[in-house]
Amino acid sequence: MRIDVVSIFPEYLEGLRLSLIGKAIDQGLLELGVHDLRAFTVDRHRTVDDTPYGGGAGMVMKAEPWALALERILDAAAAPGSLAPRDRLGEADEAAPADEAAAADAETADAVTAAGKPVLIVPSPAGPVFDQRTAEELAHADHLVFACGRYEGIDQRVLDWAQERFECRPMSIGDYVLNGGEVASMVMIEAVTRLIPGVIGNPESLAEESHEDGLLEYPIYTKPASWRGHEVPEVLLSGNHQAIARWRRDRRLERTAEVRPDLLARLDDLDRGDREALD
Ligand SMILES: N#Cc1c(-c2ccc3ccn(Cc4ccc(CN5CCCC5)cc4)c3c2)n[nH]c1N
Repeated sequence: MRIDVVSIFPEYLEGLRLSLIGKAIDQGLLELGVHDLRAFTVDRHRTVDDTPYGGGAGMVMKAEPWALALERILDAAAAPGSLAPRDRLGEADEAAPADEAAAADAETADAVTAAGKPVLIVPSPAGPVFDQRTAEELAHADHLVFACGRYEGIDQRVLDWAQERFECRPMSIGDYVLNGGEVASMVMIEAVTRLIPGVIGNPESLAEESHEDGLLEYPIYTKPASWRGHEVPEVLLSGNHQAIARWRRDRRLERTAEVRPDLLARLDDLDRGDREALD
């Protein structure tokens, strides 16, 4: 999978370089390009925003820099690749505009497959809420492009223009308001990329996670068995795998019923044992 992120704060995305995602990049499981939107501005002041038509508070991100940035990413995606994929985190804000655009061209060209339109994800408080199902769907994409807005958002005509060139997906990460799309993009990138085979060391650990099958996860414990008067549940020390599996399933049902009854309502495959655990 290839991921490109466009932002006026490319350094925000540095965190993606750490831990498992950084390792996946080093292993070639993932290519990541981060691009400074200001490198695609067309004036000496590198202007990315202006006042909203119709009045109102705040500023709106201008369309042209976004179109130029997205066109570069698209053109590079369509061109035959030659250079090895490189993670360019942290370089975006150092390159001069011409170098940055050309670098985006060359860097993005190298790995993006021709198959399928890139998916353009536009974080927005007005988007449908991103969830594990969305993460699983996006994990199958060849190329994800994240457009990180700031101010009051991006001129709507960018999304209208992008419709023919991308599969456009406005997306919210929850019912609260952030200051921009960078944190939301990192949340979605982490949730998606951890599902790519090989990124998480032990794929079994994906099996019983919260939301994987509609239930929250069970409580977890590690040594010591007795800690400050708090004991590990006996069943987990029993070695009885069937009893442990039942206990864990029961705890997942109880926790989901208590914390997220809305999720439980969606489940239609509860068996008799499940219903007994909930009574
Ligand atoms: N994902 C996600 C998000 C975001 C998010 C994502 C991207 C951007 C780009 C800019 N902002 C800030 C902002 C601030 C106020 C408003 C409302 N205004 C009223 C009149 C016109 C807009 C719109 C955006 C963003 C916020 N917030 N919460 C989520 N779950």
